[in-house]
Formats: sequence, structure tokens, C-alpha cells
Amino acid sequence: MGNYVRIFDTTLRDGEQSPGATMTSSEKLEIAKALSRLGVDVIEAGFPAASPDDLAAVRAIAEHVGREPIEGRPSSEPPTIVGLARATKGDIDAAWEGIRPAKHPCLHTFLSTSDLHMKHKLRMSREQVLARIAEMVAYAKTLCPAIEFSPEDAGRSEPEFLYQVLDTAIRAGATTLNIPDTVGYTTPDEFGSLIAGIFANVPGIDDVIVSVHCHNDLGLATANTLAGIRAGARQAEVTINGIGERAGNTSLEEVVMALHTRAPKFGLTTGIDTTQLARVSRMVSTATGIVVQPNKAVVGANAFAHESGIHQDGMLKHEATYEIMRPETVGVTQTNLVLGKHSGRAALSARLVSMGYSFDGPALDRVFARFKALADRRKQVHDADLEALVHDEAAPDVEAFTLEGLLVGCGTMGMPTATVRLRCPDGKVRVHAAVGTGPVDAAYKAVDAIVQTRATLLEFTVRSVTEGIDALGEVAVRIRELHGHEGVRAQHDGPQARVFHGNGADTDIIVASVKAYLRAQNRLMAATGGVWDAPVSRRDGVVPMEVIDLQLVNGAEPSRAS
Ligand SMILES: CC(=O)SCCNC(=O)CCNC(=O)[C@H](O)C(C)(C)COP(=O)(O)OP(=O)(O)OC[C@H]1O[C@@H](n2cnc3c(N)ncnc32)[C@H](O)[C@@H]1OP(=O)(O)O
Ligand SMILES: CC(C)C(=O)C(=O)O
Repeated sequence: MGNYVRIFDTTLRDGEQSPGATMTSSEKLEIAKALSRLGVDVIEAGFPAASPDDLAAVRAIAEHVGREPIEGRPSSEPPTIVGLARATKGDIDAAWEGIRPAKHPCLHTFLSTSDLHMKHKLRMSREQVLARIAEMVAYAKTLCPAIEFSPEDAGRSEPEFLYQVLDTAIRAGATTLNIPDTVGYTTPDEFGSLIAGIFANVPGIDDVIVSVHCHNDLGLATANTLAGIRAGARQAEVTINGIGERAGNTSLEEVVMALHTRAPKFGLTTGIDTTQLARVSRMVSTATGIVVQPNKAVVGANAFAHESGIHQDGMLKHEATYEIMRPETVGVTQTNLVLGKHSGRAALSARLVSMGYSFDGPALDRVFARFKALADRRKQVHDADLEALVHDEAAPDVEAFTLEGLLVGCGTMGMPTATVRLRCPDGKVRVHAAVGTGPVDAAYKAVDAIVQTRATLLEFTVRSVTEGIDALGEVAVRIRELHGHEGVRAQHDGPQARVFHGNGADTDIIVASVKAYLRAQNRLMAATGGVWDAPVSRRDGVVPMEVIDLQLVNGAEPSRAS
């Protein structure tokens, strides 16, 4: 029986049967190359009778991937190239036409053996099915030395009849017998017993490769495949990301990593270079348009991500606390400690250290409290958020400038214009109007003129925090101190220039935008010691700006001053 498990990849055949997963011939060829480099033993390249294009794709794969081992393939032999065919001469001829250029071609033919399928789908008796298997396997054998036969719906076939079917196929020349749980109906104990029963009851079974092919309708495909392997099967039919008909096939990465990670239990090996798993997974997802669910085992975005504080603390102390395999083993660059509302001080402090900051004691407590407040509002806190938050720690909220009024004009019939009225640190209210590429740009230009900005806008994000037409919009901005500014901030110039963030919420998104921008500007100003050079007014003929006297008593018209 040996301890080597052949990996038979059917991403390009059963995987392509996923609704909407149809790939172009060139995509299939690229994936076949990637599968070869990954180290799969067998590539089921397609179902050539399905269409001329599928036949052409299978042929191209046989020629370019199946003739020679392509560069980077771990084995010195090219993979076996398989073409699937119904138990009909026409299908078998088409499949042979596709695979024949390969160094190791294999014709795969199948026929249903469950009473349900024979009666309702094939409308054939058991005798007719046995006769067809004998005839078609023998015919295929006249074309190709390697023949795989699959009794479709074996999982629901009557075991005694199945033994007869397999015996017939061996006698007719089959070299591989594949046992499919076509509709993902069996449970691991049943499937393991089915394989064990086949080994015990089919003459000549030890001279052929016994293969398993499971579907995931009950989420048991990987468990059933492993049960089949434990019972003696030495070929697993799998797909990348587990794609395939309906709920999919057994996923390649799960079976391979189960055998790899639990090697002492199974005592089995494969030829797969596991470090390529993540890359091939992404490639298949892109080609098929089937997104990998984030919590997918081995290759999902969250497979090596930890969000909760207790887990993150454990991971920082010893990675084996919450990871049974290293991310590098499957080609993921590193463990991801995601900072979010469930994170604790240990993870926050470790991330800050990796960003070049060190906080402890009360300072860490303060940053942690602000981090939690932010995490409550966001799904994830990114490094950029932390950067802003850390700088805010040095520059707490101040109200140097406050918004007194805003008027915007925008649309398709003129230049977007904004008039902004701010109360300034010297107690005066200043008004400025500006035009921009849009109302926010115009408003920000007006603010810049009044606050005499010494920063550049890095990021502007807007989201709706409530639903409906009266939704509250929240704007978050990040600004960075301008480079080369002289004076008190000279030490912060260059790439180390400080970043400040501000948030604003309002049902009017332009108002929210200006509030957010002002908060960021206020923080910058506080961090620079409150230094502000009041802009020169319109009357001085330099900056067109109105300065309004502060004395607004009971709504009286403000008097003008310069
Ligand atoms: C479990 C699996 O994954 S099986 C593989 C599934 N893959 C595919 O179906 C590949 C894509 N299929 C196709 O392109 C088309 O179905 C074709 C070209 C293969 C056949 O198309 P059509 O000739 O129009 O037949 P159609 O698909 O409508 O019906 C299938 C026929 O094949 C018969 N059939 C099904 N399985 C087999 C088999 N293993 N051996 C022989 N005949 C079979 C059915 O009984 C039915 O015959 P009927 O028309 O006499 O009733
Ligand atoms: C053709 C066979 C192997 C199949 O795909 C199945 O039964 O699921």
C-alpha cells in the first residue's frame, strides 16, 4: 500500500463545474502549470466531449504541462494528464484526443452504480451497467494504458453490487478505481467502511490504485477523504479551494495540510510543496471569480489572523498556543494579529513597538482607552489609525478654531464654491470663500486660508453611520505636517513628519467634512504649541478675508473690524 498519497487535482474539471467558474483555455493552462509546480501527481484537465474549447484546453495542457516536467516542479516526471469521458465511445475518443500528447495520459471513464441513478438517470439494469463497464473500459484500454474507472454515486451504491462493478472494471483493464461520494451523502465512518469493504471483497484490488473523490454537501468532504485514506486509499481527488459541483469537492489544501500537520498520526506523505498553497489558491480564485471565504481552512484570509486579546497575548508568548501550523508553511508571509474591539494591551503594545513607539504605564492605558473607543466604531484598527492616535496622545483635543458657519454652492452649473466662517484663537471670527474641484475641496481651501495650514491632506474617508435618507455621515481625515516648515516644528520634518487625524459627523456630509478637518488642524496646532500667525485681511490687500468682530450679542449684526 505504501505511505505515499497521490494528489489528483480536478480543479480544471470538477472545479470548473462550479456554477459560474468557467475558465478560458489560457487560464486553464496557467493553472495547470501552477498545479504542476505545486507538485500534484495528476491533473484532470477537463471533459473533452463537453465542447471543442474544452478539448483544445485539455490538449494544450497535455502538450505544455504533460510532456516534460516544467521548471519549478518538485518531481522529475511530468504529472499524469487525465481526460474524463462518459462510458461511450464518442466521449472516450474525444478524451483520448485531448490527452494523447502527454507523457503519462490517463483515460477516466465513469458510469453510475446506485440503484437510484441506474433506474432514473441511466434507465439501465444492473446487467446492462456491468456490460457497458466491461465494454467501455476495454475499449479505452485499446487507446491508453492507464484507465481510471469511477462508479458514480458509489456512496449510495449497494456494496455487493459495487464489488461486482469494480471486479468487472479491473478485469477489463482499469488501473485506478476511484470511489466517489458523488452527492456528499456519507459520513466518515461509513465512507471509511466502504473503502475497507472494497479492499476486503474485490479480487485484484491490491494491484490497482484505489482513489477517493468526495463532495462537500454536508461539509464532510475532507473528513470522508481522510477516512478513505485511513482505510487504504492512496489517491485523493481534490480541488484548490474546494471548488466544484454544488457545495464543492474536497479541498486540496485541507487534505495535504491534515496529512502534513498530523504526520505522526497518519504516517503518510504527498509530493506537494505546501509553501505554494496560498499563491495557487489566489490564482484559482482570480481565474474562477469564486472568492475564498475568509474563514476557509488553510487559505482563508483569517486562517492565520487573531483578533481577540487573550489569543493575541498567547500568540505573543508562544505561537503554538493558537496556531497548529506556521503560516510560512502554506506560503502566507506572517501571522496577522488583527487589532479590533476584542484586542488587549499586549497586542496593542506589540504593534506599537513594531511601528517604533513604546508606551507603558498610564500612557499605554490612555492610548489603549482611545484605541478601544476607535475600535468600537470600526471593524479593524489599522496602523495608520494607530499612528494618528499616538500623535493625538501628544496633542489632545483643543478648540483653537471652531466652525461658526458654512455655505457651499455646487452642482453642474458653475465652480464649486464654499464660504467658511471660523472663530479663531485670537477670539475673532474670520470668513473666507474659495473655489475648488468640489464642495469639500473648496471648503478645505477656505479653511486652509484662515488657519494658515501647515499640513497636507493624507486621507479622507466618508461613511454612513446610520441608515436612511437622514443618515448621519461620518468623515475621517488624516493630515501630515508639511515638510520643510521652519520654526518650532523643524524637528518633525521629513518622513517622520507627524500625522494628525480628526473625525466629524453630521447629516450634512460637507459639514461633517469640515468638522473633521478642523479637528485635525486643531490637534496639529496644539502639538505645535498653539503658534498661529493670523492671516492678513482683505483690507491689507493680500488675502481676501473678512474679519468680523466677536461682539455677537443677542443676534445683533456683527460689526466689521480688521
Ligand atoms: C458526477 C459528475 O461530475 S459527471 C461529469 C459532469 N460533467 C459534465 O456533464 C460535463 C459537461 N457536460 C456536457 O457538456 C454535456 O452534458 C454532454 C456534452 C457531456 C452531453 O450532452 P447531451 O448529449 O446533450 O446529453 P445531456 O447532458 O442532456 O444528458 C446526458 C446523457 O448522458 C447519459 N449519461 C450520463 N452519464 C453517463 C455515463 N457515465 N455514461 C454514459 N452515458 C451517460 C445520460 O443518461 C443522458 O443520456 P440520455 O440523453 O440518453 O438520457
Ligand atoms: C466523475 C466522477 C468521479 C465524479 O465527478 C463524481 O462522481 O462526483
